Amino acid sequence: MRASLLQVAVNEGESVESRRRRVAGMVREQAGADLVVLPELWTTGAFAYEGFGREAEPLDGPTHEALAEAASDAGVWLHAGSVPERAPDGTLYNTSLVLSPSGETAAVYRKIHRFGFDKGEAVLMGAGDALVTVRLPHTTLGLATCYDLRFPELFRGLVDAGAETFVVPAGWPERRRSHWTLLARARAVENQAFVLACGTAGTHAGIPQAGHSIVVDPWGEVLAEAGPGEQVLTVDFDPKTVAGTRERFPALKDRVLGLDRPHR
Ligand SMILES: O=C(O)CCC(=O)C(=O)O
Repeated sequence: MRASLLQVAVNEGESVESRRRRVAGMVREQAGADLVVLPELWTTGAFAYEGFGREAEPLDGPTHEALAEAASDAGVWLHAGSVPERAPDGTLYNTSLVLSPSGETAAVYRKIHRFGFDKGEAVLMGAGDALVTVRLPHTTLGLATCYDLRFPELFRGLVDAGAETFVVPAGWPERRRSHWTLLARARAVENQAFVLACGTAGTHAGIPQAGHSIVVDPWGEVLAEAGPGEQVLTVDFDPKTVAGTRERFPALKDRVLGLDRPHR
């Protein structure tokens, strides 16, 4: 299976509309890949909070329209990263879409763990409450977004729902890059799954982005890692490795369930 992670540069000098056109063009260039992955909040920038309300769109908004066409032109599955979504009741969400090679919406994931503590996304957006997996011809994807990477119980839930390959779009800041790499490898090793983690490059709202998108195999080995700038990171991997690893080293079968609940 071939995946291309598009580590898009998100800088303030470029308008949302022009970035949308540019990214749709980058997706079209990935014909031949099985799966293309975009980062988190790449239209606005994950830290450009004032843009969330201004640029929020419904699920069938301009980003969906541009990317559904691009996915179908390229004939690829597309994890379209996330955009600020405005739900019919007015609530904003940090929402990811997965589009099929014919441009149909195959899955919608609203980020569960909002980042910012008492500001930014944590106060401006609502929280998703549903785990989402998507069956592709080669593997089952489990969806998570950026800060979700710090919450291993979410990934365990995705494994229980059948996930073999986690896709994690992000807008991770450079100052915590060591956490990004460590957590991506940890989620892969503990769940014996592939991790495709796609970040942004550039600087927005004064926050330099880490880049360094990364693909990790179920043994925790890094198959590919990007540099800091805009880059297409293409990797070939065999999703059957997941079943093989889980069979040869069956640690997941030794889980003791319920330890995350308070003692009685
Ligand atoms: O957890 C982190 O350090 C970064 C998270 C983040 O930037 C986000 O979720 O948007």
